[in-house]
Amino acid sequence: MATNTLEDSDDEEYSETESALETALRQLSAAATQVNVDDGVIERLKHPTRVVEVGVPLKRDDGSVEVYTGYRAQHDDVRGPYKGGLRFHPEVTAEECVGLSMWMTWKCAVMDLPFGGAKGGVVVNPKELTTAEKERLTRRFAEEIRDTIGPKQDIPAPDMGTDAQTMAWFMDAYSMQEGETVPGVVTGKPPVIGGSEGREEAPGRSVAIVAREALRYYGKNADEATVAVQGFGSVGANAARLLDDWGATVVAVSDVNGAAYDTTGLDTHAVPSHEEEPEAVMSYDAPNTLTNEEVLELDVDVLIPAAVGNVLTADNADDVQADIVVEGANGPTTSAADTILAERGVPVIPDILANAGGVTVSYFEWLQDINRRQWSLERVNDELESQMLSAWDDVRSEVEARDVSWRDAAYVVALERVGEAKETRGLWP
Ligand SMILES: NC(=O)C1=CN([C@@H]2O[C@H](COP(=O)(O)OP(=O)(O)OC[C@H]3O[C@@H](n4cnc5c(N)ncnc54)[C@H](OP(=O)(O)O)[C@@H]3O)[C@@H](O)[C@H]2O)C=CC1
Ligand SMILES: O=C(O)CCC(=O)C(=O)O
Repeated sequence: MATNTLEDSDDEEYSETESALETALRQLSAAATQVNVDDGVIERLKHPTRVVEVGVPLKRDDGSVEVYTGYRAQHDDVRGPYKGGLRFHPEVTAEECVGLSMWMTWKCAVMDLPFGGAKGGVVVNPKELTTAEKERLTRRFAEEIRDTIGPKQDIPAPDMGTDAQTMAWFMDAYSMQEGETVPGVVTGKPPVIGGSEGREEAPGRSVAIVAREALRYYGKNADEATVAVQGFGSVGANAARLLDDWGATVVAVSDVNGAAYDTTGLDTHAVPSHEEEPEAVMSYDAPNTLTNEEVLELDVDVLIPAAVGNVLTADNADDVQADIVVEGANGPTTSAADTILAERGVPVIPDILANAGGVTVSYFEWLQDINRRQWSLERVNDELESQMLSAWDDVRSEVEARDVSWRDAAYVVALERVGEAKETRGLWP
């Protein structure tokens, strides 16, 4: 695996095939110049603690056997157990998991959660598996990474291609071998087995909250705003529907096949989300359709890329007409696009703040699990709202004090917290 160092990736020439790790390292490099954190700490943070690679055999329903590759990357745990999602996606790589695990470290620190950063996944297209095959694959993956995870060590959660049911199988497989029910080993489970109310909607809810605050900061109310959303899954659908509920005009939403588009506003609750029916956005009776590329170039107040990474690049950043970009997906903006958008004065509210509602409610779920308590949806949403507003204020203060981008400001908040924890605990011999 290529674990790039900062030196490998901070040259001026940006590659438009930039990996999540390269993007994460460039962002760390930019933020490191803004903070008073020991060089040794910064050097340590360029590298993950460990990356576990496993083979995951699966007996298909037809009796044949396939072996998939799975990963768990753990970046840093100075502030608490490793935390981050599991992807089932054909493009998962070790390098991508490392980059995504770094973002989890910063995300948890921006939110001031007592967690570090991890990410994992299996290189598989879940749409090609039956439900029974997905269950066997999940159980075997849980078994293969059993020694790496645990409720005080590393706590997985859903991400692209995985959901609450995946977490239920994972928790059951882990618990069976432990000889006791261990709900705190994963978050994002169904509430009936220790999941938190509101976890499924939480990353989209935080994207909507942050979009509302960003609009307000730049002088507009949510109910006056037009919005376009790429991706209509856990993040995109929940963000679009909440903004719609708050009076925004959501003109376009997309899935992998393209977008439903209506300049007068879509009824977002009537558009099937990925969870309700994958690849069904185009079944909504909209007056117009768009390609995924066209969605990114719509003249709207807020653009929310909430599907895959690297969709805003040097090739299309000049064509982005939105007034504000709020990152729902992890890493949707390449470094080159970030620079172009900054030069054009388009604020980009970063993933590590905007979609952090997911891991924040995961933290609430973990607290509920270890205390054997169940919070009401109202309590979850109230605490999420106040935690998001507090993080928003921390980041906004840095934007104003340092005259830096929203991304650099979020990194400053995160890096100072991680750096202080490392220096206080003592670095290493
Ligand atoms: N789930 C979570 O808790 C969190 C997720 N994230 C990040 O948000 C992003 C989306 O995750 P999540 O919502 O969970 O994923 P889901 O699997 O729930 O949904 C993904 C959505 O994106 C669509 N999509 C997939 N590929 C493309 C593509 N190439 N172009 C356009 N649309 C596409 C899917 O369409 P289709 O239905 O056709 O497959 C689906 O609508 C990821 O970057 C993830 O890491 C961030 C924070 C928390
Ligand atoms: O809820 C979690 O633990 C992590 C969610 C996640 O993977 C993410 O925020 O990218």
